[in-house]
Amino acid sequence: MTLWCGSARGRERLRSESDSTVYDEEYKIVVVGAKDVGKTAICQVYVGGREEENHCDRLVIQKNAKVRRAEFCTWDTVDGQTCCMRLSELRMPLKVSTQNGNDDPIVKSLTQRADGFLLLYSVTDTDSFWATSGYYDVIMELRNRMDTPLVFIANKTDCAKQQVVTSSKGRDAAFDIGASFYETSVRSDPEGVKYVFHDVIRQVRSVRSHVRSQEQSCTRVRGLIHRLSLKSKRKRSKSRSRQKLTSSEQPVDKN
Ligand SMILES: Nc1nc2c(ncn2[C@@H]2O[C@H](COP(=O)(O)OP(=O)(O)OP(=O)(O)O)[C@@H](O)[C@H]2O)c(=O)[nH]1
Repeated sequence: MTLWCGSARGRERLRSESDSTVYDEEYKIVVVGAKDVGKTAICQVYVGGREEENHCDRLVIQKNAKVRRAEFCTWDTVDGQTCCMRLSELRMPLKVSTQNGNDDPIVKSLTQRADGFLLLYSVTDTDSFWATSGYYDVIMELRNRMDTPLVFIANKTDCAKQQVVTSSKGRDAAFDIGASFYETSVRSDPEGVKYVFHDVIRQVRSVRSHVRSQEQSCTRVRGLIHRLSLKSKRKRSKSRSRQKLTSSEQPVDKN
């Protein structure tokens, strides 16, 4: 069930360098799709570019009949910021239920804690295309939030002769779920692969900056409320001490 590929040196580095001084931000990206659509391949191509530069590590953690999960870690620079990318590949069942394994704690926690998703299908496999809507439903059901960064990818465009899913179908489906859409070939277009990962990172950044600005305005409002309550407290205590003073200054009626 558990497989390992990757050097012990890499593992050590992963542990020792997992601190925020090495990178600006961490991104947990989950790659979802049906069997054979190219989930492993897309991660490998993206991570592979970094391999020679000693900046990657690769793990396959869990592989069983219900869930297939692989993990990759790499560093990248997007728009001048260094990021630590934690990629997980997931072949999850199509419905949330105890029978089909979507109650699996790993699927649940990976889906809920992910920063963004790549939703993959193969243009040569209609079933893999239809499966994406099921995966999308599972993601939404498990996360229950609409601001999920999502990139919809039509893979294997190099197999033009076997193509059965048209571009317009893919584009429409991406539009319906509010995702950005790319047609690519992991085999022949490594630059395109890089681009889709950069797109999801930018989406995550935009969600994070929105959350940060909301938090800042909440903090400002909280600060304002705090200052106002302090002011009114001071006012109350001043008027109380004034009352005390006036009552002590009043002449005592001896009769
Ligand atoms: N022609 C072509 N083949 C591809 C492309 N991407 C992946 N493949 C091939 O498709 C097969 C499946 O790729 P994987 O990356 O293992 O697919 P997967 O989605 O991880 O599959 P599972 O782990 O079984 O779910 C492999 O033989 C790949 O070499 C592509 O862009 N073009």
